[in-house]
Amino acid sequence: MTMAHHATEQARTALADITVEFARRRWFPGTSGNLSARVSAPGEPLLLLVSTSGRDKASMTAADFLLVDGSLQPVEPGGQPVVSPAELRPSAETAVHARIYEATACGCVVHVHTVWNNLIAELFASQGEVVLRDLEMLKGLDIWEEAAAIRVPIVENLFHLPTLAAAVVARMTDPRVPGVLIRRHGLYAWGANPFEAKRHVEAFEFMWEYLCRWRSVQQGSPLTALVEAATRGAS
Ligand SMILES: CSC[C@@H](O)[C@@H](O)C(=O)COP(=O)(O)O
Ligand SMILES: [Zn+2]
Repeated sequence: MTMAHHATEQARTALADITVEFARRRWFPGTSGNLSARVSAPGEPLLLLVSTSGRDKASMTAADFLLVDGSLQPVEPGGQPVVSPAELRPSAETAVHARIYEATACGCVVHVHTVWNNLIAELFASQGEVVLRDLEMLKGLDIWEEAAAIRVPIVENLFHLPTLAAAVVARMTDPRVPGVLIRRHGLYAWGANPFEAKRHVEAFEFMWEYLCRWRSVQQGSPLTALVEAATRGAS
């Protein structure tokens, strides 16, 4: 086994592990979401491992990731084109992944549809970004400065995926921010490798949920009423 083949097999296993774990957390509902890892070195022609399209993520395995080249077509490990059976199409959103790799030196991209990332994008849609500050969990994004604040872009969802991909990278102006929200759709997050990309998704999702719940508590929503009722019951 060559070094490159070994690295590709390791990436397959890492992606499959994240897929099953995030599916268990219901972060890939209704076959949504997709994942990829770059298996070519930055600067070399793009070669990605990407999840197959339309699959139930809970039952995906390492075999459910396809090698694709920079033209987003499936290729054999040697680089030759393959004719994929219909059930083995690369993710419909491979174009978004490819553009993120072109714009960064990252090694892994993960896309999840969650209720919290949809809610936070909707809440801040008019500002076009969510500001994250004063949260310890920013360190989960490798933001270590004291009193750090970052702006996570929100882009509108677009049906035409190459246009969506261009809109995503156009908003990736701060290299410290490893993610972009797509309104009424989901989150794209990335990292140097699968471990880091997973940590970034987890940190973002924690902060989305916290901010939504905090706003709800502050505004005296039914959630607050439930908390008050529970507190009264306990006393
Ligand atoms: C509920 S499926 C949503 C899809 O259209 C898409 O947004 C998605 O995230 C998954 O697409 P896929 O082609 O399976 O990678
Ligand atoms: Zn999606």
